[in-house]
Amino acid sequence: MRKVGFVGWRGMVGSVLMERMRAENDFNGFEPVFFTTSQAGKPGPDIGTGTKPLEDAMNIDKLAEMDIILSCQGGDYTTTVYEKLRARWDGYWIDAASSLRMAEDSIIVLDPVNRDVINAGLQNGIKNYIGGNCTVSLMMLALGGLFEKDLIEWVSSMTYQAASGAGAKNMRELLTQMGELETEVSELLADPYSAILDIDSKVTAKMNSDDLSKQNWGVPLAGSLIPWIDKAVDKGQTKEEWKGLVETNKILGNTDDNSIPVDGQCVRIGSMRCHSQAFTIKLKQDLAIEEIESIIARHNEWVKVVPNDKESTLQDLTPMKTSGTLTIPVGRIRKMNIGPEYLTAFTVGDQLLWGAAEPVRRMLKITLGYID
Ligand SMILES: NC(=O)C1=CN([C@@H]2O[C@H](COP(=O)(O)OP(=O)(O)OC[C@H]3O[C@@H](n4cnc5c(N)ncnc54)[C@H](OP(=O)(O)O)[C@@H]3O)[C@@H](O)[C@H]2O)C=CC1
Ligand SMILES: N[C@@H](CC(=O)OP(=O)(O)O)C(=O)O
Repeated sequence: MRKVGFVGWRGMVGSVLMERMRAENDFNGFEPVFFTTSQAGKPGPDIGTGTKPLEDAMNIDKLAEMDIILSCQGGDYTTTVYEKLRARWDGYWIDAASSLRMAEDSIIVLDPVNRDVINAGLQNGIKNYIGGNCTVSLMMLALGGLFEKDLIEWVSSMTYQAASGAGAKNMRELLTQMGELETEVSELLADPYSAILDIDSKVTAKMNSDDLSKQNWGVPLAGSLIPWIDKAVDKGQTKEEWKGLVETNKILGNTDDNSIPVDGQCVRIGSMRCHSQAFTIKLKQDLAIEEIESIIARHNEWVKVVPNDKESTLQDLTPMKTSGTLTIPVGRIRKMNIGPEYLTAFTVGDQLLWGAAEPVRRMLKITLGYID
């Protein structure tokens, strides 16, 4: 029976992966081995067959016994162990971290969009399968039909990214900030006759003071936003924005000759775990909106077209509605006044599910031969 090593299974992304694997009854047909960087020897998770002691995730000999390793532990871990392990190991490395994404001998996995690229990789002996950036994966699932039919000349994505993308501590701090701001003005809020401008100035003063919790964000996110994600790269872009172009085209298997331009601004907002994106799309041809909606809706079983009216949008096109689900709603679809080939749309997606855990969960099943 093949051995599958799980690293990072108790982190935030790893816990979502475990939840999904339990829900889908995935722990069958292979021997799971659970690793840790900090809890070796302590009891591992019970996946229905009792617990076993956790293995040391820095033990290259033990890792090398695995046929497949699935890591949600993060980029630093991958950078530390991967080369040492690969020097003597020929197994499959499936990873949610970005470190190996752009390596020549890796495939970025998003099987509803690039199953052909994955299949070619498996046939050609590629052993590294890496989950994509959350924003990119969620965009590609939303617009998969338009990409598949080669209808996109270029796309600009302006993002509204959730706190979870920065990690569990940042999610907690967002909520702490919200509570601290409310506490600051709770008496004024309780008085229906208090002046809103007094409330506003107290909140603004609190945000600008040193006693708002901001060790993780560095600045207030509650009541504000942060138009910068990750570090700076060239030409004024952030790394998160840079990933849009390079990862989209790698997922599609495009070369420099047929690469699709993708760019935009990535912004952190105060939602919990759903990233949203507003697209401006230059289509290669002028298609009717009904046809565009139908192409989008038919591409995969998770995408859902939301009618472009207020009630449907408020009901179905929000982080609140999408959180904890695999649904990828796409709405606000309309032609822009700029011209008949210019389309706009808005999408939301859970960045811990399709944005992180689900592509690697499915890749594990593909590797094991359980998804045709
Ligand atoms: N967050 C995101 O949106 C996305 C993250 N990723 C990738 O996944 C990686 C992991 O992210 P994320 O899951 O957010 O990281 P976490 O910080 O939640 O977990 C990472 C590791 O921290 C250790 N850890 C230490 N203390 C705790 C604790 N109290 N509870 C749980 N785990 C703890 C665990 O390892 P151990 O058992 O070894 O101590 C765990 O596997 C990222 O670095 C990134 O590369 C990819 C896509 C999206
Ligand atoms: N950078 C993403 C989360 C993430 O982990 O991305 P990546 O997998 O590309 O490092 C965000 O902040 O929302």
